[in-house]
Amino acid sequence: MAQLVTAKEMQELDTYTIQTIGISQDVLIERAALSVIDVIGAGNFDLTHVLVLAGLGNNGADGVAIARLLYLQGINVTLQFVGNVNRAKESVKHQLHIAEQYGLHRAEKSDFNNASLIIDAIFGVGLNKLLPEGLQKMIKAANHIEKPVIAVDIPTGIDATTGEVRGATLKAKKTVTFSFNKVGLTKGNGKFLSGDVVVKDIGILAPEDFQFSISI
Ligand SMILES: NC(=O)C1=CN([C@@H]2O[C@H](COP(=O)(O)OP(=O)(O)OC[C@H]3O[C@@H](n4cnc5c(N)ncnc54)[C@H](O)[C@@H]3O)[C@@H](O)[C@H]2O)[C@@H](O)CC1
Ligand SMILES: [K+]
Repeated sequence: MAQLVTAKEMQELDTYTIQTIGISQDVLIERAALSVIDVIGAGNFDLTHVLVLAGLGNNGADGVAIARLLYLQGINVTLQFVGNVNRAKESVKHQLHIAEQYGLHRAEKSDFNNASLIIDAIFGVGLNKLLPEGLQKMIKAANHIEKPVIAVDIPTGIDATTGEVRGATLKAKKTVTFSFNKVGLTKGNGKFLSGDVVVKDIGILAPEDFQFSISI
């Protein structure tokens, strides 16, 4: 039996794993990034120029770690932040510091036209309102160009609980979702805009008495 989680349940499980089990957030981010690297490696993707779009929360932190790991494999990667990195969570700043020590710096500007593959790490399960208008426009333009996109955890713009589109969604060819599938990837627009969904375990654990709202 597989369990599906809502955004709130996933956040509870992340917190339980970090605070009670004691696995650090850095380890989870590294495992999340490595699982996406596995999927990229196993797929038939054109890696001529990978564009990683990173947001300001933990989904963005995963993206920065993915960009670093690709860069260290000798892949031509551009790391582009969506939003002002000065306002990013500490996890993102920390990942950026690490990436820079290895020689990967963020780009000031990027062009979808030059990308052979886009990694979407803008928003994950933390999305809780409509995407900012500027981002909606950017996403609509990116969808128009029809580059292959791998979504990190969930396509940006999809509500992890309902599957609704919050303004716009970067349409994915594949979604690598962490430890538990998300309800929002199985219904509504979320089901159609997330491409092939691959669940990769990164070590998130549920307490024995955890009440999942949905099991299939
Ligand atoms: N919690 C953890 O420690 C882990 C989280 N992971 C990743 O982190 C993601 C969740 O990270 P976060 O909870 O930081 O959230 P996100 O990175 O999804 O979003 C960032 C923050 O933006 C704000 N926000 C939400 N909707 C917005 C909107 N429409 N416009 C502007 N700001 C908005 C919220 O404060 C949210 O926390 C997961 O999807 C997964 O990819 C993984 O790295 C595993 C470990
Ligand atoms: K994402």
